[in-house]
Amino acid sequence: MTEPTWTVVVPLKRLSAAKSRLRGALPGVPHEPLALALALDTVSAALASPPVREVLVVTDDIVAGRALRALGARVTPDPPAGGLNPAFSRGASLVDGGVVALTADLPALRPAELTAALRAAAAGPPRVRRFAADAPGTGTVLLLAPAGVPLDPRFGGPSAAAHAASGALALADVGPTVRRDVDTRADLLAAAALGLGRYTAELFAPAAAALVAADPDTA
Ligand SMILES: Nc1nc2c(ncn2[C@@H]2O[C@H](COP(=O)(O)OP(=O)(O)OP(=O)(O)O)[C@@H](O)[C@H]2O)c(=O)[nH]1
Ligand SMILES: C=C(OP(=O)(O)O)C(=O)O
Repeated sequence: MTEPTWTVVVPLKRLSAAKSRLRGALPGVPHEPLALALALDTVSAALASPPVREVLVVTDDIVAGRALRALGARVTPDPPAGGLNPAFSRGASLVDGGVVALTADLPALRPAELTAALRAAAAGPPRVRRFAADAPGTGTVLLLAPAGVPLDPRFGGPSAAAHAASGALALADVGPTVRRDVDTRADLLAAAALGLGRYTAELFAPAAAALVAADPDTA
């Protein structure tokens, strides 16, 4: 039997507004390149996962769109009214086959861990949405809908509970690099401990020494 393949839909806010809780997290590093680096590492890892046939980024950001296209992603604009769940739904509406909604803030994501999660979903109950909670367990980093099943995204706030309440089943044993979303400086340090992708690492490495000097507890 051939393995199911997936289109990964990744929403990305305009870089000037994205990751506001992370603003100033790295001394001397401007915010927009950092927000873009998180997305570049997320998308690079997704593109390197064998069951992923395409990555579709939903963004209105011209600079990010250009950089993500250069990596090999397809890029489409936000729907006119904007918003996170509408962006996911818009992406999903452009896709034939199975859809994986993935947030753009997973800079430690390893292709092998994403692949394992996709294979676990494919081996589980058919025609059921599956989700992976973020590291704290309250949010969602990944929501998957097999071909023919509506994505029905409920991201935002305590979305793990919202996805479970909507009938999606939690994936068990999802790898730590899938679950490690980055909203704050503490999250970025936790992602660095797992191993950052090359785009975020390039910005993180020079700033790390200054960070540790400012707060030795982060070492
Ligand atoms: N295209 C698009 N993406 C969005 C929108 N809102 C959030 N996202 C993306 O959804 C993902 C998860 O959102 P959050 O983790 O809350 O990120 P964020 O909104 O950039 O971060 P904060 O400003 O700190 O809340 C990130 O990849 C965001 O860029 C939106 O209206 N449109
Ligand atoms: C939008 C979400 O992310 P965060 O909690 O990272 O803002 C979510 O988990 O549904």
